[in-house]
Amino acid sequence: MSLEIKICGINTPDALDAALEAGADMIGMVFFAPSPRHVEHATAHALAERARGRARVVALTVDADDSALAEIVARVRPDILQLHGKETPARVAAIRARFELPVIKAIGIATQADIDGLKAYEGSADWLLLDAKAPKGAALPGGNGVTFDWTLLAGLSLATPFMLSGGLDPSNVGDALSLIRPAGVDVSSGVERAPGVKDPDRIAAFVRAARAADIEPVDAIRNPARACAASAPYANQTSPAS
Ligand SMILES: O=C(O)c1ccccc1NCC(=O)[C@H](O)[C@H](O)COP(=O)(O)O
Repeated sequence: MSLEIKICGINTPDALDAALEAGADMIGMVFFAPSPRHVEHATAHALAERARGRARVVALTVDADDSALAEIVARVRPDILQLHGKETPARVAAIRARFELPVIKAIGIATQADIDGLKAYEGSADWLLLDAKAPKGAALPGGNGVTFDWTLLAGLSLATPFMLSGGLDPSNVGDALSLIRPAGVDVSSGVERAPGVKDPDRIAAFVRAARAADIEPVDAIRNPARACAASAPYANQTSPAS
């Protein structure tokens, strides 16, 4: 299975077109009012329709309640929900069951204890998104453009596919992929020219760099789920749950 590339924080047709033309597999839209990338439902609907069939549409929320999620699902028809708050494994499972959509659960990683905590989400999320923890005082729980210590992922063995995120950009995604074998990579700040403003050239450069580095590395920290990804939930583009 080839690497999944997700461009997050898409909020304009130009940004969307840049991601699609670059060959992104997933585009993420942020439903979180304090974010400079926040999209209103009407905008998100139009962007999702433009993306439909070309990339999977991911709706990112932060500790959203069922009614907020229901409105997003009804109006935007995302392919995938990304949960970027403090959702517990039980809450992730409940959302997945209620909305009958695949779920990406984002987890902030800073210490081995965070790695140990990942197992609790296996079976409730379809994907884990391993992200940096937000810096102290940050206004946003994600999308801060900071990396974490990737060596913490050494020896990580999960049955659930994981994506790597946090501070990736065109210059470091190759290094990340030479060290780690995630099922996917996710970027937002690293392909922007200002917070909330995507840069088409950086999007293209990121996708190019990630695809170029997506080779079998000799000393890889393997993601076992990726090795058997043909039978994993996202084995094909059009039907993420199949
Ligand atoms: O992007 C936001 O504004 C945001 C707001 C609230 C929660 C999460 C948010 N973004 C998450 C992402 O864009 C990515 O999934 C990921 O964390 C990568 O972000 P970055 O470090 O900026 O590349």
